[in-house]
Amino acid sequence: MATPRAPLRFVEAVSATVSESTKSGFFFDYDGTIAPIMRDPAAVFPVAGALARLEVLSNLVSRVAIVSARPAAFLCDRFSGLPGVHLFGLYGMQTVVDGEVRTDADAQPWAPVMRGLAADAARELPGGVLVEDKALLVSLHYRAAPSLRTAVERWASGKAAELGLREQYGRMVVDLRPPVERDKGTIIEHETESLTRAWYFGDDLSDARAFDALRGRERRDPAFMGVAVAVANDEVGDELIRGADFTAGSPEDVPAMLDHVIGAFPGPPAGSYAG
Ligand SMILES: O=P(O)(O)OC[C@H]1O[C@H](O[C@H]2O[C@H](CO)[C@@H](O)[C@H](O)[C@H]2O)[C@H](O)[C@@H](O)[C@@H]1O
Repeated sequence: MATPRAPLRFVEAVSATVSESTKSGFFFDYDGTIAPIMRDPAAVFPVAGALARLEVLSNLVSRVAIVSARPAAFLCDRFSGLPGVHLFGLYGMQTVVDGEVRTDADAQPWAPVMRGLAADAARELPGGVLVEDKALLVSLHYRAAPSLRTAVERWASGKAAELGLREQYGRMVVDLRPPVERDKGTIIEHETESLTRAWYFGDDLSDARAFDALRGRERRDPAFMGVAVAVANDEVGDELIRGADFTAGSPEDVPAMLDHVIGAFPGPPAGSYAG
């Protein structure tokens, strides 16, 4: 078994990042990480100050990206003013290149199955469940009616088995998606190939795969430093926090944490930094 590396100190993580900024990257989950959790997914925007920090960071390091289960078109809308921020939607089944959404060729043939699934969900699940149809991914939300959790999970498992889909559990949601080899871990593995430092901020079960990808790379490459930041909440167990190097108390705390990183770079921050 590999020896776990010594715990990171925040100042060390920051200075190691500043000293290799051209080979450093910052990756962020969206909901619950840099955006608040709300009952209506369509009403969610990044927390105050998040966009300004991401813009500044994108001028300081090699890569800044959002890695989300949201559709890429939604992310394009929320991050429209930040061309330096890369967007990965639907767990990496979608990316944005030169402003255009590109969908994974492996996932595309599943569109009719997913369409049928969304229709079945709307018809068969109780009214308190919000069915979010994202074309290649169907999210079944029970935040408005937490007592429906078991019913939703049972229904989702049955459909996943029947149709050969993947299930991803999250904060009062079950996501069903095609069985293609994409998740937050595979995105991070790929996106960090040319980096020596990578930070990942996440709050939910699907983000554990990104943390694992950082750890896996550290084991293979001792020169690589992965920095896992968990955003705390009382809906996900503490496993994510136990696997993290650092914890932010809430999405609202993330901009202040980024200020410590940005402030360690020499010179005034570039970009429309609001302070
Ligand atoms: O990978 P993410 O960007 O974190 O997406 C995961 C899910 O996030 C959204 O749902 C979560 O946020 C909603 C809005 O605050 C909240 O109502 C819901 O309970 C949370 O699970 C999104 O709506 C889902 O489609 C994503 O799967």
